[in-house]
Amino acid sequence: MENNSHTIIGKISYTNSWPVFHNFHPSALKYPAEMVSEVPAILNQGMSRGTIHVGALSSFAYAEASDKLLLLPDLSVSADGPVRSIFLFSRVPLAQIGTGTIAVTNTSATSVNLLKILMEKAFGNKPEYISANPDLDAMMHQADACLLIGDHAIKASWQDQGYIVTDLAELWKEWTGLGMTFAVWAVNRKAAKDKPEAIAEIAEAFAESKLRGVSDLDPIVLAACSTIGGTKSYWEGYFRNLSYDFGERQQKGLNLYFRYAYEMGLLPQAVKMEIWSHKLLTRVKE
Ligand SMILES: C=C(O[C@@H]1C=C(C(=O)O)C=C[C@H]1O)C(=O)O
Repeated sequence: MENNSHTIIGKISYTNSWPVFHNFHPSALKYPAEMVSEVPAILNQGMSRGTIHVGALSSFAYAEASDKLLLLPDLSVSADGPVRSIFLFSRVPLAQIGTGTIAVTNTSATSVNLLKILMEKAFGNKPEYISANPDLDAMMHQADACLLIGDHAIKASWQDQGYIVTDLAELWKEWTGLGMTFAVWAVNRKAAKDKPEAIAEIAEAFAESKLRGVSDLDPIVLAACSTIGGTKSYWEGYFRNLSYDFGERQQKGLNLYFRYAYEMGLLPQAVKMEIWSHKLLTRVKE
């Protein structure tokens, strides 16, 4: 029998995921559900502990907990080239950072590890990393460079800060020729087993919400302007540049990232992505 307890759904509080969430309303679901809106690091913890049952999280955190999670089909936050909201701010070019100190935002998992991969594999640099609250001035006070993501990165890039600004997804694309997936949607395996109908309803609602969101960005653009600032054309360009799909292209880029992360000891295990489906479990080919 279906377990009828509340399903807890995780929402990324950054604007980058709004096109998937804007038309997603937990109160309209037949099965009882509640949504929590948090920065990725908090959602990652909840998904790994099982206190959040389904929703968006850092792709790196999915990999860490892949024995407990299944991916929801065709949902992600990805970029095939510049992402425009994952920036390293530095006083000298990245290649020259050497053994300096980089302050990294404590809200991220994917981008922090992407930075480590790029620094070591692309530049042969081994800087010291310190985790910090996402505050450009405070971070630059204690480090040679800092990593910000999401709306913190966008707002800092609008400031007249005078640092060199490097887009990590652009660098990844230049270096590998592939796109990068920062967030995925996943479901707790036990929740998928205990309440298959509730999870199916949520998966379907996400798919529908994404379709509506990307085909009508206007309300999302207006909400971003009034919440974060910036112009309509800025946000239109920002959202259109991102991809919310998780097809073969995105999977190829993410598989390579997972391989490097495993090789560098950032991930404890090699990752085989498994995608939830209502009836059967499908394994993604590499
Ligand atoms: C595109 C972005 O991707 C985000 C980056 C994440 C990370 O680094 O762990 C997690 C979720 C994504 O929404 C962004 O924050 O700008």
